[in-house]
Amino acid sequence: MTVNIAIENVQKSFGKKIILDQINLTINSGQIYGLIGPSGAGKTTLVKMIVGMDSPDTGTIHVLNKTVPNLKLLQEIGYMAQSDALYLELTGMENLVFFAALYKIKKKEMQKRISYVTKLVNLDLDIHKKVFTYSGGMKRRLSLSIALLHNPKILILDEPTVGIDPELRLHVWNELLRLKTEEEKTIIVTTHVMEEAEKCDYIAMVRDGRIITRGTPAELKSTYQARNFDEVFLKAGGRGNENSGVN
Ligand SMILES: Nc1ncnc2c1ncn2[C@@H]1O[C@H](COP(=O)(O)OP(=O)(O)OP(=O)(O)O)[C@@H](O)[C@H]1O
Repeated sequence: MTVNIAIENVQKSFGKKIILDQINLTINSGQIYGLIGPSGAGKTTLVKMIVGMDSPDTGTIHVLNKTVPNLKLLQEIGYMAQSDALYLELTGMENLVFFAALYKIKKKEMQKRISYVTKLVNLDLDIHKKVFTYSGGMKRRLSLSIALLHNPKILILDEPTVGIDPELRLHVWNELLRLKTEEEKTIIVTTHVMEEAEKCDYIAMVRDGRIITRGTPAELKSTYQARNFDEVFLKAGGRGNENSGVN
């Protein structure tokens, strides 16, 4: 296992408000890392910095031993943003072909990848429809398929299962687990669905721009004598407990 993402002393403010406060994280290859926390905690801000779409005020981020931002990393990272960045007037297929060209995927490989990702997210029957006719969940699924299209080493998924029905959510999670185990992908998932935390190898719980605790799901439950992650979060977030993670 190698370190794929190293975040050191990252600090970020918007105006006078501190959004991220002294964040330190190490994420290894072949790991699903969950960033869990309530709305406004700073999860999206942090993942945008890992992708290189925003920069910290202080601190550094390294991905695959390269300092972010670095154009070469674009090929290595698949990013699914919270708001879908799709061309609504194009069909799902046309969107995929557009992004495949952007990633310089060769034609033969492109057909294979498109077939794999559309089946994975169960969009194969609707792929020739224009995206403006898609439901919210279908757009999320198309965004997820685009993030996976170029077979990146690192997947960064910001709330990937919002608006996706339970059956497909399970299917997507099973595939993420397969990608990590069989292909040693490094996967970061943000969520405020506490039950999804269980599927992660490692979790950092974020509140008000700070990591209030971190550890494996089992470590966290046992440290806080909690039955579920809502309880872990509440106990870890109690006054005086900040940054007292199990690791
Ligand atoms: N460009 C910006 N300018 C000013 N404030 C911002 C900007 N982007 C984010 N914020 C603020 O930073 C805080 C953290 O936002 P962020 O989107 O990172 O949270 P989050 O944990 O991802 O929340 P959610 O789960 O709702 O997506 C919020 O208070 C938000 O209003």
